[in-house]
Amino acid sequence: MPDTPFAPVILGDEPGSFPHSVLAERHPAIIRQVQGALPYGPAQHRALDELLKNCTEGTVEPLPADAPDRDLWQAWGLTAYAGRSWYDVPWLWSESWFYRRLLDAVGWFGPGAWQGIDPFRPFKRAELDAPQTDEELAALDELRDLPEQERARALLHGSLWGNRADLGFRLSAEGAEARDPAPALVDDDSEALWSLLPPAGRGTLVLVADNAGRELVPDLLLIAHLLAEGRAARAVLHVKPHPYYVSDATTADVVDALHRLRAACGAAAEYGRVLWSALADGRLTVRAHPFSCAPLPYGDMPQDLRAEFAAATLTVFKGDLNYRRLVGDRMWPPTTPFAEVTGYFPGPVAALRTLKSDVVTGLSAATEAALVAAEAQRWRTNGTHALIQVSSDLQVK
Ligand SMILES: O=P(O)(O)OC[C@H]1O[C@](O)(CO)[C@@H](O)[C@@H]1O
Repeated sequence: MPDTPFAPVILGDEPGSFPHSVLAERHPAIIRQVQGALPYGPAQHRALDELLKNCTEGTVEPLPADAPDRDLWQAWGLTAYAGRSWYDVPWLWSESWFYRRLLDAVGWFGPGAWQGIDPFRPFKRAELDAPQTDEELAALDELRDLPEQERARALLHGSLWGNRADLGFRLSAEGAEARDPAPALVDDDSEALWSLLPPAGRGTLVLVADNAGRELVPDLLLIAHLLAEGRAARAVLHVKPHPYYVSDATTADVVDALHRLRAACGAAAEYGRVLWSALADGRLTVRAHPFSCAPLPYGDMPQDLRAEFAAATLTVFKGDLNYRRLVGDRMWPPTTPFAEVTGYFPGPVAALRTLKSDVVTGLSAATEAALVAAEAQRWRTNGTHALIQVSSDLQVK
């Protein structure tokens, strides 16, 4: 990437900045919410209280020798960052470390009765069971008679805007959802995306999922449509191997979402059947690669994952966190070309993301200027703008 400008890695060390507020305010709020959501015992409460103190005032501590993922974390930067303030290491790293430590505190890694109990499950379930989910599923019936292209477009936008508000936002920013959404796409490469997934295509779609619940459901609907209409012969859904960033989807969340679809009526149930049978015959597979929860950009991905992405017709990254990891969690000038920062990626790649952090690339100078004129820098983080970006040789702009 010879022409790519230098862009500093984002840290959380600047009071008043968005990353600082996540470390100093959002993480403590998440701990308190988790403490109230499950009937934890005294040891778990103590461990969570200690984590609250450590993550706001303390330093990164080494993992015990018997931690199951100690070697991974050492390789992912723990050796270098142990002993440093959470605010002075890359923000992406600090956030990941927070969720790793939170799982420890509630007994996720076991042994013991709480092993494998997702501390965020009550929030994810509440969202999946909410009446809004029923409304969204019922609305699918209205798509039935539309031409395929229009249905495909509607489902793509459902998946895109499903990322608008994740549970981490809602747990710590009451009222954020009430803000008027400005449903403006700041970049739209959807034509390029569709050219990679033509009708009667024989390709493999990889979708790297983000949140469970009301984001995962539309992601699954999009996959069902692409398989049923022959725009993809196979699909692979990457989820997280353990609970992460409050709402990120795990295999258990995929199972919950599929049950929700199967229990629905009308078109939603039909999509559910398509997915169920695609899983049964291997056209759809679910993957939970350890790197999906790594505190690193995808530029550092391991060889096996690189080979998997290289073999795909298109890899779609959903959501803000995946975007940060795809382009690198850096303060890029917003006009830095998306294709340039994803030049390392081994195949065609797309991002479907609502903007919820400072990182952004691929904007035109005019779009950036219009956003700044209307909102100063708030458009970067308030979750009311979205983008569809694609990098491939076939790109049509
Ligand atoms: O669910 P998403 O779209 O990945 O968004 C999660 C987002 O939450 C934050 O980490 C802040 O906690 C964002 O900056 C982050 O990228």
